Amino acid sequence: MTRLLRKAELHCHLEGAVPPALALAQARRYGVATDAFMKDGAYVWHDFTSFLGAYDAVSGLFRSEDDYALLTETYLDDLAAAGAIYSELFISPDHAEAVGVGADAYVAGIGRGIEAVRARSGIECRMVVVGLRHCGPERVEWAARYAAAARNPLMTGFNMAGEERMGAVADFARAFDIARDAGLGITIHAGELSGASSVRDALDLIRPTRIGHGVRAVEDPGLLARLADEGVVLEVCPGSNVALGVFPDFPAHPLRRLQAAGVKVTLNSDDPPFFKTSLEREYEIASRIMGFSDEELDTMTRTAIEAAFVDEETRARLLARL
Ligand SMILES: Nc1ncnc2[nH]cnc12
Ligand SMILES: [Zn+2]
Repeated sequence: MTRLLRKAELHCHLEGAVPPALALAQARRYGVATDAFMKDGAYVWHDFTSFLGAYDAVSGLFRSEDDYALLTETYLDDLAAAGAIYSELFISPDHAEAVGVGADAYVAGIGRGIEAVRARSGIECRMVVVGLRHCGPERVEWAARYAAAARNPLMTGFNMAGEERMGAVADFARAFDIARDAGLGITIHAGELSGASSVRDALDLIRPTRIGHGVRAVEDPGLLARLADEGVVLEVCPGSNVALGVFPDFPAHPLRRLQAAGVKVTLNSDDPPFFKTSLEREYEIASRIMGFSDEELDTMTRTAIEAAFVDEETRARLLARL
């Protein structure tokens, strides 16, 4: 039973965390038809491309600063109730611009949500700005420049998500340089839809302290040794990997092999309602199906806090709560 364990999450996309009931309420408010991406109260998609389509459609239901404050509060209230003391939310200023909210109002709404939930539950949260790979290097650089210029104490990291099979990692190195030079923490999606070579490219060209997913590093023992040696932390999302068919089922998932190879691993929900999961369920799966003990789960939570994009005083405070 993992319910009582303290938890931390490094990898959750805010627009991927919209509960279907909230999406329906927003759709009703704005007079949007939901049949193309929802059925019987659940999101509908069949592969990564259609997942991204459904994700974009749901993002389009949030159109104001208040909408984003509501979404942030809804997710963080649930996460705190499940025992989480820390959360990093991946945010996409690109989505905000696409729906006409504007990145500043978007970030202001999310910031309000973070502060409201922290005041009532104590959960700490930071924003990690995400550039979308399928939008190309120029848009990703725009996102990096936006994050670098913001100087917002709640916005502490930079990431790239989206269609991993598009473009070469090298094309995005400049965006990450901009973010790193501004003092932001660096993580990148790799080794999810593409194989071990994408993880190698990320390490060589981006020099992240963390990798989103990274699970297909398991295809290359030399790479596993390198990840362990360099202490790079993997943001592992088993429910997402199984839902997207990266691995056929949980017993086949490599979380145990990664951990046994000495790689630092953490548990995350990615886009929870799209993958019928939650952070709590990820801990339960790791416990019941993968056989991790409570001590091993606590180690993953500690790893997440140690790798969090926070100042050292906040990190010490969070570690003291474990
Ligand atoms: N699992 C995932 N991989 C890449 N980009 C994403 N954006 C939202 N979820 C994602
Ligand atoms: Zn992700």
